[in-house]
Amino acid sequence: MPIRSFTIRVPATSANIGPGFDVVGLSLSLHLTLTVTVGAHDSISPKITYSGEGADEVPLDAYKNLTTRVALYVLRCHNIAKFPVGLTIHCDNEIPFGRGLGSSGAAVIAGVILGSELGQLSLPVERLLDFALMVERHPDNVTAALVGGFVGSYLRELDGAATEAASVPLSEVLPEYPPDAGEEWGLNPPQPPLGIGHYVRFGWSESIKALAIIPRFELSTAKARGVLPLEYSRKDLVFNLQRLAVLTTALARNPPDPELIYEAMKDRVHQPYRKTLIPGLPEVTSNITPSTHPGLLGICLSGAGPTILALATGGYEAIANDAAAIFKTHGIEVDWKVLEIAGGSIVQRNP
Ligand SMILES: Nc1ncnc2c1ncn2[C@@H]1O[C@H](COP(=O)(O)OP(=O)(O)OP(=O)(O)O)[C@@H](O)[C@H]1O
Ligand SMILES: N[C@@H](CCO)C(=O)O
Repeated sequence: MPIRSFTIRVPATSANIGPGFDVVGLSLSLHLTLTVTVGAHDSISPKITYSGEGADEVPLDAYKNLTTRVALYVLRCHNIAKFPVGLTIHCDNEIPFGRGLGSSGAAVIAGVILGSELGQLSLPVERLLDFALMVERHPDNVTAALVGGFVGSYLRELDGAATEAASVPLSEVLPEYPPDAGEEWGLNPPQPPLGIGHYVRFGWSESIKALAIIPRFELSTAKARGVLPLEYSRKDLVFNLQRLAVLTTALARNPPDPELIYEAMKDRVHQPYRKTLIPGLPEVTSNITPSTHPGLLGICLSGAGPTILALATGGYEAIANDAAAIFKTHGIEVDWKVLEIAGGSIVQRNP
């Protein structure tokens, strides 16, 4: 079999951007890069190596690693029961785990693209998104990681049969056990319904950069979703809807208006509940304002946290240092990075 090789590059993402809980996402210039070779050895066991963020904790067993499990799910849905012979994958990761920068969304998108490439399936973007949404069930991170930019998305209301197909437990989509020696998983995994997710890309003012202030502790998305209520008051929902409607256009305007954006990035749906898990969050978002910090446009929790996302046109160091000082009073150390808005996921097939 001839050797073939390709590279998959997927960006980090920040979800919510204040009021857009589970709705909006922004792709950022930190990447998960997979360098893949097929046919380089004659073993049926994929060889995975890993460098960068998460290298000390990520499983290197292809039946346990999130990216390769997702790829196998895509393959099994296309009547391909196993990885190709002689598969090697090197993952180089710049996206810190469990910080609200979309590491799991990037791993899932890398997995669906990997499955499509390994099976030579040529899946269109819409179908890649369907597969990703069977695994990560809120569309904000995965959509922005796949298509890039500042993106809004919704999940289509499905009919009864499709709802059932899309609601199967994650453990059936991605079995958590390796097949026994000499066995393979069956070829009857739950197929994603067609057209689960839909999205639109908003405009973005090129003058705006994203400052990520990253506390040195992990907070799993599952835990940060566990503190949210099941129901909200009409007042709080209207508060968020009003701001989100303004925000999606305000971030495309030149020059961006700090007063408008700062207010439009406030939230009453997730941040007030997550402050118990992120000491210092309310002080950071209320003490650092466009009038105290020229250049700042708005400030919020990035995804499920604990990272703080500040959108700004300058003054990055002062914003970061003052946020760091607030976190320090709570005993939390942070790192910070100024990031660009990134393009979407790309595959480069090597000659
Ligand atoms: N490159 C990767 N390869 C394999 N598994 C990964 C990779 N990146 C993340 N993961 C898995 O995802 C987990 C983190 O997911 P989680 O949803 O809790 O946080 P996050 O995606 O970083 O944050 P958020 O969803 O708020 O942006 C890691 O602990 C790890 O199990
Ligand atoms: N919208 C999601 C993003 C986390 O990945 C949340 O805030 O829980």
